[in-house]
Amino acid sequence: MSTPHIQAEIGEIAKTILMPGDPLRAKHLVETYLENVKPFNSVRNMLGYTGTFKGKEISIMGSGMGMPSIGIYSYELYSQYNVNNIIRIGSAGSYVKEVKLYDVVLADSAYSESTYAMVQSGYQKNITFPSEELNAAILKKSQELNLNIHTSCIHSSDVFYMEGDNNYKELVDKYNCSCVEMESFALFHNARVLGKKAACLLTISDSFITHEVISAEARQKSFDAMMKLALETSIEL
Ligand SMILES: O=P(O)(O)O[C@H]1O[C@H](CO)[C@@H](O)[C@H]1O
Ligand SMILES: O=c1cc[nH]c(=O)[nH]1
Repeated sequence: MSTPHIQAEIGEIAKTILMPGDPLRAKHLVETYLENVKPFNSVRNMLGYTGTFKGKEISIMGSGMGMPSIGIYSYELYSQYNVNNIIRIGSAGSYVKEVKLYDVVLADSAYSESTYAMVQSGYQKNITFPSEELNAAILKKSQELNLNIHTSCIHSSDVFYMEGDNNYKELVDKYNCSCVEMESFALFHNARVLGKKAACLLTISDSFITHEVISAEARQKSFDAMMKLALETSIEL
């Protein structure tokens, strides 16, 4: 069996899958952390692999950038491949001074101007939520690992390059958004409509406050803390 976007057979994808936006980050993470690796997707180069971490089967696959892309992959993974848990592991731009480069943020909600959820199933609100169970497991594991993470609402934006530098301030004031990325609103929505679980961990790659930016290479390779947290949580799900 296959879908228009994923060539895997049923059973080749684990119940828990970690999804960075970038398929090359998926490849790098698999090579760095997993054993017994088997590729399951290369359609459109959206690389996906299943392997083991400390003996437990985990999959890692790119989601692409933006809500239409993660909307397709997460829907197919949940509905066609019996995936139960998707943890997005992404990069984000910080909107507040307390959230600094390389800090890790756990989303407790995702605000968006996107019409994704309304078009998908008539959902009228502009905030979607991750699984409370997954978030509790991630927070517990962060404490065990002695890793300080921020927990907050995040902004899921459809637009990376925006005219006007200060639009983000309203989102900080109104919704307490600490940072911006481009996928979680849709991921959380799909999980809810399909009765599955989703969470989102982000590493800060740039700051709207200080205008610091990490390189594309660092973005691909240097998200160790977030990755360890995601993997150590995944083996307990
Ligand atoms: O690093 P990833 O996971 O791709 O996440 C962020 O980076 C991309 C934009 O550069 C968007 O996908 C955004 O959500
Ligand atoms: O979506 C994103 C991701 C990282 N940095 C941003 O400014 N936006």
